[in-house]
Amino acid sequence: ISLASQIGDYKFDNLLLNAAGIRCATTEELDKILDSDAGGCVTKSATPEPRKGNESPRMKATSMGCINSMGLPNHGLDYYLKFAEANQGKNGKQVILSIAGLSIDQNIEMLKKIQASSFAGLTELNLSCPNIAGKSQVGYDFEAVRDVLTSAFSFFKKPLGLKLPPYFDFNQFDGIAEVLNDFPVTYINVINSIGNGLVVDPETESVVIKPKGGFGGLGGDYVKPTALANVRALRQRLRPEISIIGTGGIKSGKDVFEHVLCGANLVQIGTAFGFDGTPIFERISKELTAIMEKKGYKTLDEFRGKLKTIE
Ligand SMILES: CC(C)(C)CCc1c(C(=O)O)[nH]c(=O)[nH]c1=O
Repeated sequence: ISLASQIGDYKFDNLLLNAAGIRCATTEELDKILDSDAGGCVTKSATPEPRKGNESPRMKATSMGCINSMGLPNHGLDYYLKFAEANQGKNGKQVILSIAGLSIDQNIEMLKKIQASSFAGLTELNLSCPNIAGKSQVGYDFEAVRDVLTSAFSFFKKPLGLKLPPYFDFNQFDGIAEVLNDFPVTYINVINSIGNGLVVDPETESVVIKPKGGFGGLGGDYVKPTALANVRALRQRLRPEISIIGTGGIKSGKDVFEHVLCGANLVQIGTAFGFDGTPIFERISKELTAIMEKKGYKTLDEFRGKLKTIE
């Protein structure tokens, strides 16, 4: 039984990856992921310069997942680019370099630096980045997405993936797919956290994180149905050359099986990886292998995208 998968020219001997943002901000954390059963690692989304991020408490775990407003704390692009150049492709592991500029210009600036570098792996552009003041995040402004991709692909010739926010309406699925199908995007990664949720502690009668009056992105059990819907809806709408990474609500082999049924080529684990650490990759690999064994599947291709509807 094989858990191998591929995105563009990049082979992964295991479809499991960490999700950007959790336990992946330092080279020590990234080395631990590469030393685990994961097929590769994803770096914390980088900004051009190092950032301290928001004040704590900025993340809170709950019985159903987590809420965060980290504010992009990271060591800056040069730090992760150096790590990625040194580790991409070592021991057959892929390093995905995640970037999240605080403006469209910062994203272009970082892509230019990556294009000029010796990094030969996958770059993941986080489109939950802020837009011009008063407009929604780029991922929810389809014309802004078109503008960013037009600029990016005018000079960026390396493989590019896009981390997208969750969509909730068929017109949004259609709208984002219409833009993406016009560009040589290597993959999309759906979903990022469900934005601006609110967790309340009835004991203290207070919110649980400090930034943004307690509003923050949700991950974990809260988001799995939305994540599966976005994987499925975009698989149904995007050109087959555009691969899909499924992210959201994964904490077992069963959850991975569901993401692959909806069409995922690879999956990323965030919240649950935050709870369990790198042993999760071995545990989930074993759970998924057991499910495939029971069902008589030898490879992921045999059931990828084969979700049935009720006729
Ligand atoms: C929300 C942004 C700060 C613009 C990007 C970084 C990010 C963060 C973060 O660093 O707060 N948290 C998430 O759940 N998803 C993200 O993409």
